[in-house]
Amino acid sequence: MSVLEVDAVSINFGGVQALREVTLRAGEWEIVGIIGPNGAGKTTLFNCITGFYSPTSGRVRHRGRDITTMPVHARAALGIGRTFQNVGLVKNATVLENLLTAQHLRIGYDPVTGMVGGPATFAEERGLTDRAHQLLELSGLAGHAHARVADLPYGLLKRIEIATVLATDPDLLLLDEPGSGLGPEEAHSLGDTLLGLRKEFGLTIVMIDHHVPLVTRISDYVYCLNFGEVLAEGRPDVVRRHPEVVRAYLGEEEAAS
Ligand SMILES: Nc1ncnc2c1ncn2[C@@H]1O[C@H](COP(=O)(O)OP(=O)(O)OP(=O)(O)O)[C@@H](O)[C@H]1O
Repeated sequence: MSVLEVDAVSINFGGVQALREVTLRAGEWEIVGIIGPNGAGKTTLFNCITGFYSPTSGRVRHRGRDITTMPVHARAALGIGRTFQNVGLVKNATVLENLLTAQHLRIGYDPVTGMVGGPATFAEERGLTDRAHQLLELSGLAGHAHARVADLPYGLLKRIEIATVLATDPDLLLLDEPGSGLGPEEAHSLGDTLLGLRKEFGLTIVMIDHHVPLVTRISDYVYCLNFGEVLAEGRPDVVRRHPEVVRAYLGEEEAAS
């Protein structure tokens, strides 16, 4: 069974058809890449999967369950975690505080119990802090726990955002341009981290990115969107060399490489 199934999803905004009959699958433990030019509908697709937008037609399913009309928070509770294109972190807090906040949102922390501070709460806090440190380690952020987010370079912010989403225990991780703004070496290292996280947590990852070497290296399967439609899909090397994809998106030099 697919972890994620997008079935013929379409959505219109006024006169703009942002998605037209888009069908996509992501299986257990798969990394699925989504590429496509600006305005192709990639972020809109994530918004339909996470519930920020309601498709005009088509269905979205998570592990076979129809979630097309389910509210955002209920989808998150099912295990659908998402990062945003513009990093969504509390900039004045430390990296660790950001992770702990994300964990508290997950466990529905009771503020009264928190204030009284009984032994169970201390034990729970200790457990959460240990887990936050483990997530930082696995996300390549060891040594940055107590740094203020605002003081860190952009390349690390994407990793912190991924770690905060992991703190909510997702089984499906949707990443919106994790490689944006990264140089080739940083993108390579992010790819290694994502492969490691998939293995550690048994995650399914769907990743939008313009960084084609990153997408083709770590994805099991790639979709290329163009003008709201699936232009091509398949294994990364096949999609990268697909003539329509090259024409619409990658440039002639990609075809020659
Ligand atoms: N809320 C909205 N209202 C009106 N139009 C929208 C809305 N959201 C998206 N669109 C339109 O839908 C189309 C697809 O946009 P989308 O942001 O999904 O593209 P994208 O592939 O993610 O682009 P980029 O790579 O630049 O992030 C664009 O024409 C955009 O203007």
